[in-house]
Formats: sequence, structure tokens, C-alpha cells
Amino acid sequence: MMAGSLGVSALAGPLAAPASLAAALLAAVAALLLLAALALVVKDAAAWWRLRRIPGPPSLPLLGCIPQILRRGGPFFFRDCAGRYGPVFKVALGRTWTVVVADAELARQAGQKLRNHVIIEPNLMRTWILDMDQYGLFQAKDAHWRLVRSSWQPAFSSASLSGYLPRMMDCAEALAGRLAGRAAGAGRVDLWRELGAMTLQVVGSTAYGVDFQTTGEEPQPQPQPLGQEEGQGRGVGKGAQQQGPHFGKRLAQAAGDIFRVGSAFHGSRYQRVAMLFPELRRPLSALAHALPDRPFARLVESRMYLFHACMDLITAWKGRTGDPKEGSSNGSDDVRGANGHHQGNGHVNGAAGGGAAALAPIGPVEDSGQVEGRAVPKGAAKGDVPGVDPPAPSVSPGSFLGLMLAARDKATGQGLTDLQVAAQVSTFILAGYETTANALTFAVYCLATNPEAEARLIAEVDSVLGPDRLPTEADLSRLVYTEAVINEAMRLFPPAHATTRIVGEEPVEIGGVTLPPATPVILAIMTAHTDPRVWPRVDDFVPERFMPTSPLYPEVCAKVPGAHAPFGYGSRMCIGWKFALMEAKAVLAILYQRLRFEMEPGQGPLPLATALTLAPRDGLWVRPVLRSH
Ligand code: HEM
Repeated sequence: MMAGSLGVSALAGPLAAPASLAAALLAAVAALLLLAALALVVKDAAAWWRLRRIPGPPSLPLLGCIPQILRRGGPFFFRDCAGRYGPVFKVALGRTWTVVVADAELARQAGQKLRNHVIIEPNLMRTWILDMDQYGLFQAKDAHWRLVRSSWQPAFSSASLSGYLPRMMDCAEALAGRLAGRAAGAGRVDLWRELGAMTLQVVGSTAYGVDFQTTGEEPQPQPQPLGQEEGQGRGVGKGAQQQGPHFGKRLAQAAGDIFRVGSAFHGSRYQRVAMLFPELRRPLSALAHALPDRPFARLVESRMYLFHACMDLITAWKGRTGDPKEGSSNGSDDVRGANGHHQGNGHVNGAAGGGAAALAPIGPVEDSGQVEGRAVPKGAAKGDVPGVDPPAPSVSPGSFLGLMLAARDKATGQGLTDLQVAAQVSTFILAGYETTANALTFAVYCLATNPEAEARLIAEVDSVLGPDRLPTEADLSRLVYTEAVINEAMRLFPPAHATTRIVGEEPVEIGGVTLPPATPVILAIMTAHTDPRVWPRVDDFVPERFMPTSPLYPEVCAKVPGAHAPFGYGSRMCIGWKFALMEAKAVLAILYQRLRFEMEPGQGPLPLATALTLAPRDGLWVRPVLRSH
């Protein structure tokens, strides 16, 4: 018995050692996790404490208000909250406390006082895609923002805009022709998709002088590819060299994906977890790239596609203007390793695979004021941003890239690297395409559901343009009702339903509420647009309120200056607003000159998607009807 028990304990000795080691390890891990959880609780409590005096809806631990936002849609949830908690309230987006400003006047004040945008959702992209996001005009901060904004400015001067009008009209005419063909065949169309293809084509032709070929029904017989051959599918990380004749359609798809699956609320589960634990951004990013779920794979694929398209546009520009190395002023090694396609010391391989060379320009860019292959100022004009070179008053269509490559910091003489230029190219495509398409789609929706407004718009178009004359710039300024229709549609359905700011190093007071340093702020444009105290008949479509001659005008527009803010506020206001308005007006006039649109049944009220932009969730299905003159 004794011997037996001795034998067991002799055996238990070596076995007990690893068991107790494992138990100790487990205990250590548990203690660490507990400590980490405790640290998070303390951190969250401190974040809440900083904003404790600001009212807000109840929120769940960890998830915050995400369930309510998903259920109601961001803008509608904010509208409910504004009714209950007042115009400045706090919400928890996961564990990130954010202040929402949902009043027209206060949003304007906050937009003016605060300078930088903030992206509240953690960005799981990595390396150069992550850098590129931060360099683009939308996310740029402080000195870099000033340099980039002043570099963009000449592309949106009145003189530059005049040069774009014929190209915008070409694209609109082509769309009207295609839709007229469908009308003859009694076909139904998703007008949102058609308008998206057209606005992307406008960006290609006005900014880059390139036909993106976004609209062809069939594969183009003479493609102008960015890469060598027709693509072999769109796998994660496939480069632009694998793009082919469907380039434009793929670009539209990629840009659309970025808007839709780019948001944590509608995208990958990795993004959602990152929203709850921003501290884990790096490991989550690594995991998401190693084992992507479907939305993440789609997002990366689309980001890659867009990135390569941007680099190819730069290559094409340099090829066209003579010196493939010209313009990359810093020669930084910021684009290494992009699947072997765009490698090297910050310069893009010259006309890679012939793809870039095949990107044929639409028309001459000879009078762009180019010197040594760059667009340079034709004269001196004051920019909108102090402290940098006065920007040029105008550039020719297609020379946006020349403008970016010529940008120089006043103090250091430094230009932008290729990656920084690509960031601007990508920002122009993303910012300039879907927003305008959405604005136009909502305008058509409002007209199709308001026959009186439609009749009035058609009467104006007929009286200003007649049956077949294309609008001149002077005509555009006479299309007052058409502009009012666009403004009112953007009031009810602002394509950018919110924008953001971050409080700087000093606290800021908004509407009697003090926002501590580094507080993320959401300016709820759509909520401000639907405030019944500002807008009589708030939910009705009343374009007349935007016509200075209308008795409704002073009641509404003058009541709260800046209450209508589809393009945002202050110095960060949309740089492309005149471009977008001119395009929307010209397109609407050209379409309604020949056609009207009847809604397909079962779409009212139009289901909305509120991701990064406000968009019709399932498109806008209409029947184009030829007008008889
Ligand atoms: C109907 C069409 C459009 C709408 C509703 C719209 C709306 C907006 C809004 C709300 C902002 C944020 C402003 C703020 O934070 O205060 C913005 C910024 C911006 N938009 Fe637009 N936009 C439109 C078209 C365009 C176009 C055609 C471009 C052309 C490139 C463009 C380029 C930009 C850029 C680059 C910014 C960032 C500006 C900065 O941070 O300095 N947008 N836009």
C-alpha cells in the first residue's frame, strides 16, 4: 500500500510540473486579460467623463449606439436624438464617444471653427493604401492640407469650369441618346447606375483628359486599357495591368464598392470588431489581410484597382507630356511592392506594359499653360487658403495631374510624391463621381414624383434652350428653376448626409457646450436640412423656396444663413461644389430636353442606403419616355 502510494506520487511528480505550469500560464493570461479589460473600462469611463455634461441617448456597453444606427440609419437616428436631447448631443460609436451637431446654425459654426476632418472608423488598410488615404485632400491635415487645397484650387476656378462645360455636355448628350434608344424600346433602366457611369466619364474627361469608357453596352472594339490585356478576373491585389476594355465599368464598380463596403456599419466583420476595439487595429488589419471575409476581400480588391488606375493615369500623363520621370519631385520610396507593378523609388514605371501609353487623351491639352510637361499658373490669383502660392486662375480640361505634379510647398519647395499625387487622383474620382450621380438621381426621383415641378422644369428648359440647342454658360445661369430643383433635392437627400471635424488642441464652444480637445464631431447635414423650425413644409419637395423671386425665399433661405449646406461648411467646404452644380444643371437640362422619366412601380418611398454617402439602396428604376415637342 505504502509502496503503491509512493509509486503514484513518484509518477505524479513529473506530470504535476507541466500541469501546474499550464495552470500558472492560464492564470497569468487570465490576469492579463482582466487587466486589459480593466484598462479599457477605465479608458472608456474617462472618455465618457470628458463629455459627461453633454446629453445623449442611452448606449450599450461596447456596442454603444451602433444597433440603433443600424436599425434606423444614421441620419434618421440623429434626427430622433436632436428632437430628444437638443442640437448638440453625444453618441457612442462602438466605444468611441462622438459629439453630433444637428442644428443648421451650430453646424455652420462648428464647421468654421474646426479645421480638420476625422475618420471615426479605424482604417484596416495598410502600407501605401493607408498612407494614400491620409494624403488625399479630404483627410489631409494642417500644412499638408493647405498645400494640397491650394494646388487643387485652379482646377475649380470659373475659367477652368468654362472649359469643362463642353465635355460635360458631350457625356450628357451621349447618355440622353442612350436613354432615348431605351425609350423607343420601352426598356426600364436603373438611372442611378447610368448617371454614375456618366459622372465618372465626366471626371475622366474633365480632370484627366481620358475617356474612361464607363458606358459601353458591349466590350469596346478599340479599347483604351490602362493595362495590357483583358483582365483575368478581379482577385485581391490584381493590378491594373490586368485590367482591360471594361476598365471604366470596373472602375465604377470599385469606386461604388469603396462607398458601400468601406464603412464598418456595412462592411467586413473585421471592421466592425475594429470599431469596438480600435486599439487592436494593427492585429486586426493583419488578420483581415491574411484571412479576409468577403466584404474585406472586395474592399481590398477595389482599393487595389483604384490605386493601380491612379498610378496608370500618372504614368499616362507623364508619357504624354514627354518625360516619364518628370514631376515626381521627392523620389520617395512610397510605392514599393504593389504586386510588382508599381515599384521603384517613388516613380511609376514608364508606360508600364504599354497600358498607360494606350490611355489615349480625349483632346489636345495644348493651351493648358504647360511648361516642361506641367500645368502652371497662367497668372496670379488669390487662393482660398492663406500661406501658400497663389494658385492659377485656370487650367485646361484634362490637366489636373499636371497641376498636382507642379504643386510646390512655398516654404520648402517640396513637391508631392507620386503616392501623394495618386491620393489626389483617387480623391477626385471618389469625391467627384458618386455624390453628383446621387444628387442627379434624387432630383429625377423628386421630379418623377412631383408632376407639377416636372412640368415647370420642362417649361423652363424649353423656353431657355428650345428643343435641340445645347446650353451655353449664359443659358445655365438662366436655368433658375432647374437649379432650385437640384438644391431642393439635395436638401431632402443630401448625398453627403454628414461630414466630420475633430477638435484641435484647445477646447471649443458650440452652442454653449464645451467640446474638449481631440473630440470627434459629426456635423449632421441631413438632420439640419430637415429641421421643421427652419424649413416650413419640411418633408415636401418645394423647389420654389430656392428661387430668390419666390415669396417663400426670404422665409426659408434667409432665416438661417447657411442652413442649406449640402457641400459642407467653412474652409473645408467641398472644393468641387461649382463643378458639381454646373454638371448637374447641364445634365438635367439636356436629359429633360428630350425625355421625361416614369417611375417603375414599387419604389416609393425610395429605400435609402446611408453608408458613407446617401444613395438609393436599390437604384432608381425608371422608364424613359420621349417628349413630343
Ligand atoms: C453633388 C455633389 C457633391 C456633394 C453633395 C459634395 C459634398 C461634399 C461635402 C459635404 C464635403 C465635406 C465638406 C465639409 O467637411 O465641410 C465635401 C468635401 C469635398 N468634396 Fe465634395 N461634393 C460633391 C461633389 C464633389 C466633386 C464633383 C468634387 C470634385 C473633385 C468634390 C471634391 C471634394 C473634396 C476634394 C472634398 C474635401 C475638401 C477638403 O477637405 O478641403 N466634391 N464634398
